[in-house]
Amino acid sequence: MTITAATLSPKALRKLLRNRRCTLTPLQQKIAAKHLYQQVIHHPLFRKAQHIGLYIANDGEIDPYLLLKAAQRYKKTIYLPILQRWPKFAMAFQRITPDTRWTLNRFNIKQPVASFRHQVHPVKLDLILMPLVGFDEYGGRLGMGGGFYDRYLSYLKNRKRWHKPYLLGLAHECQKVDKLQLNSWDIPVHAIVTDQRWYTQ
Ligand SMILES: Nc1nc2c(c(=O)[nH]1)N(C=O)[C@@H](CNc1ccc(C(=O)N[C@@H](CCC(=O)O)C(=O)O)cc1)CN2
Ligand SMILES: Nc1ncnc2c1ncn2[C@@H]1O[C@H](COP(=O)(O)OP(=O)(O)OP(=O)(O)O)[C@@H](O)[C@H]1O
Repeated sequence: MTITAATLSPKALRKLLRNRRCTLTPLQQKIAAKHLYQQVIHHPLFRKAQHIGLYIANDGEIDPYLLLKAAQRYKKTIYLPILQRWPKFAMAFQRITPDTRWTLNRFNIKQPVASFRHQVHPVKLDLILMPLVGFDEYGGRLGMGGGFYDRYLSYLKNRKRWHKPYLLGLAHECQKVDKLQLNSWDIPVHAIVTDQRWYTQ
């Protein structure tokens, strides 16, 4: 059932949507990840992208692991988000290599051990596959509430036309709401793909 977002506070909405994705069974998650893969793998957006930002699934997020593996097979360069102790609210994307060592961030999400020389400005990326807590069909997105992606991508606010990176939100279909109320700092995505379909404007 599609949620009417305006009837809930942002906090309640986030809780409800996180709960929806967390209660999916392992089998439902596995099928969703496979359907997501099938929707994206042959798409020109993915095929043409050489530098791709991804994430390690957490908290019931739709899992892009199959896409990560495929991107490695196609010799694309993969970047993952990392949080550092300081500045506390900054996120960076760091290139992963066969030598990457791993650690956990403060939310217990696996991330590469920080290596400044492997970190890039977002404009270096062709495509970012972004985890969503909620979305609407107009590109509105709700994240975990840390504002990490919004800050990392805030430079896009000052652009008349977006070139890079292409922002593709990934979500389970059950995370769709009718319309999200956007804040001044929110960076919408260009498109969303779920286990069932694409939403492009
Ligand atoms: N897979 C994945 N990686 C990611 C993100 C993401 O959304 N998904 N992020 C995108 O931002 C960053 C992590 N952001 C996060 C923000 C809040 C919470 C979280 O669980 N908050 C708790 C409060 C915990 C606390 O304060 O100690 C909560 O809301 O219950 C987790 C991750 C970087 N890496
Ligand atoms: N560009 C920015 N500069 C400073 N603060 C920001 C910026 N973007 C967002 N914030 C702050 O981050 C906080 C969380 O924002 P919001 O609830 O929109 O997060 P979110 O979009 O759900 O999370 P995320 O961007 O990590 O996916 C807000 O309090 C906001 O003030």
